[in-house]
Amino acid sequence: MSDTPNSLTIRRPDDWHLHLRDGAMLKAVLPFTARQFGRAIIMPNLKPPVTTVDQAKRYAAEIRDALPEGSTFQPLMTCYLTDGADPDEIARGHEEGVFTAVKLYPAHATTNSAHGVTDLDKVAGVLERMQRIGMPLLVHGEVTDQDVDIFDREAVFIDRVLAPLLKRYPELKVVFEHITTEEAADFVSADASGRLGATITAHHLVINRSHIFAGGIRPHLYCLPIAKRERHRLALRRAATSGAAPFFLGTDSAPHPVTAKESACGCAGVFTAPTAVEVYAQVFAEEGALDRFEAFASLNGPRFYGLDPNPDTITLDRTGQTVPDIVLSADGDAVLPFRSGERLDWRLVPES
Ligand SMILES: NC(=O)N[C@@H](CC(=O)O)C(=O)O
Ligand SMILES: [Zn+2]
Ligand SMILES: [Zn+2]
Repeated sequence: MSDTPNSLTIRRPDDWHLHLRDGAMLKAVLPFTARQFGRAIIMPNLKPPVTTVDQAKRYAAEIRDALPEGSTFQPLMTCYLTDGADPDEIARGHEEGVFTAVKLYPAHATTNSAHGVTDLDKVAGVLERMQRIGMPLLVHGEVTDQDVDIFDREAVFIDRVLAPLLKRYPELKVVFEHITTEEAADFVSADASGRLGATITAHHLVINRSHIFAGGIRPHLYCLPIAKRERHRLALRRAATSGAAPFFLGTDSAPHPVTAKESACGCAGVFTAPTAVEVYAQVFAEEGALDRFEAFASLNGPRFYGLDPNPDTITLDRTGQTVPDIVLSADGDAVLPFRSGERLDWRLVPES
């Protein structure tokens, strides 16, 4: 691709779906995100989950304390929705500017979701209130029925849960998180109302399900929703690189200790934070769509959330880089970055 530029400057991007964890892990992983992104939607699936305004304030303070000197990175906090959630507490958190959004995990759908919602009827009061005050609902979009094949859980979620939810709450703002299927991309594209958005991870633009089993089982590529067939990866690439308003960047970077990933029952999550923006840039370059990278990474998300884009910019160049090896936390946990040890075409130019 001879017309690919050697350098690209865009508004500073945001990460609209991020797991930072807490304690020593937070301290080890946060600098990677703060280097690239102006803001991030911080997922609340800690142990115990973030369900109250006070917990979110404490967690936000812990994140700010862990930031590198001089960083202006802003965490945008979310509330973990449970069956017993109190509409007043959630609305108060939103009014006070503590909660940007509410996160819906169907119970047992993914990592740390045991306290998630068992029946949407139980949270009807919360959803009505959120609809009224314009507070977004972020959904992990997979059904949990064990009789539904793991590769079908997202598509079935659209029919059984998401479409009825959008009908029942016609004004509710919803983000379909980390979409992995052509069905999800088509469903989001077909909604003309502007109140339905979707995040797309870097890794789902790069891997399909065969990569998880290339030459043996590769636990570091296991995440939920699990990567699907190649036709789905191609549909996600078309959606992301279209620059269309409902699609925006959300890494779902989800660090787990290597010991928890490389196990008889390895847990779900891919740690993409170290080179997320560079992996996305490479996808856009490969698709000849670098002119639409800024819309996906830096403009569509803020527009959906009713926020201004970041005022500053980042520059990437094509000197390339090798993805860092193991990242160690202060308490000795090792985390393996996505594509660790491999070459990437792009590099985020460090700030002077
Ligand atoms: N994506 C994942 O595979 N894991 C996430 C949870 C989630 O986003 O579903 C995690 O917290 O580890
Ligand atoms: Zn999820
Ligand atoms: Zn996630």
